Amino acid sequence: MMNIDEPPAAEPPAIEARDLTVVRGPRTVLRTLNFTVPKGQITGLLGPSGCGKSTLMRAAVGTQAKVTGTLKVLGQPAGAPGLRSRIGYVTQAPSVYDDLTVRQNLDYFAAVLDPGRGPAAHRRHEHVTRAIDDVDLTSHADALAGNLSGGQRSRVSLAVALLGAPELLVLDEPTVGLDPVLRRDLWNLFHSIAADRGTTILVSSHVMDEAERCHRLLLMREGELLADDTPEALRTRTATETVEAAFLHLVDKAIAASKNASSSNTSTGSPR
Ligand SMILES: Nc1ncnc2c1ncn2[C@@H]1O[C@H](COP(=O)(O)OP(=O)(O)OP(=O)(O)O)[C@@H](O)[C@H]1O
Repeated sequence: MMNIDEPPAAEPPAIEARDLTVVRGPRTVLRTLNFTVPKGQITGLLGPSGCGKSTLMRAAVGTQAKVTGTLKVLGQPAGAPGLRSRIGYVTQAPSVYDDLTVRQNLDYFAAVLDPGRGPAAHRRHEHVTRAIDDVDLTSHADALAGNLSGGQRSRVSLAVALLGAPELLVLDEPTVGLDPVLRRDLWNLFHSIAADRGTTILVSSHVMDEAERCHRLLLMREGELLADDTPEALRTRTATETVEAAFLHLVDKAIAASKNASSSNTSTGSPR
């Protein structure tokens, strides 16, 4: 179990959701969520596969349709054009060009973000070199992306997201499929990015032991929020030893509450 000192959260939140609801196809996949994501901290979005983590992230970065309620990101409505350069988003599918090297991939995206010759080219070179170093791929900078392992390709995507020095990083299951050493190294990187650059990180996972590495947690199940708290407060509140046990406790409580609600509806059912 890990205890992480929580930095002060006096500033307005990086993300603020009020009654956030999202409909996808015939289903309501997020139901009236209310939560905040504090600035400069790592907030973990955890819950089982299909509970709505990616949908919530897509809503935050402005790529999700049929979003209702209020969703403010860095003080603006989610999806506002002014937010584009302030958010880095890494999806589950690494978005890199296989026929380019790691450095060429980064050069390409850097040129889109910061076009021009002279000083811009110099700046780009520095940013690209730093981003490759951040994700520990310097020794593979000249390797074709198509020849990299899955974990290395994910790290190229992360490097792309780091290029513009975003204020908010949204990472959709960045450690899935990685070995324990790489997972630990990535989490150390997330912590140094948050601590040294003041970047806010919203990171999803369905691996509960990763919850212990976050400053705050949003625990989700079936499109609803079970908890919005620190790992320590969650463990204390549920009298459990781990976040996984706390999560299971909250799931059981939610199931019991919905059973009670449906049995009292049946017993007080409206007359026919
Ligand atoms: N294009 C779509 N049309 C209709 N429903 C969708 C679509 N994409 C996802 N869903 C549904 O929305 C719900 C939430 O999906 P989402 O991808 O947000 O979950 P998740 O928690 O990120 O899952 P995972 O951990 O497996 O990535 C799921 O029930 C899924 O079936």
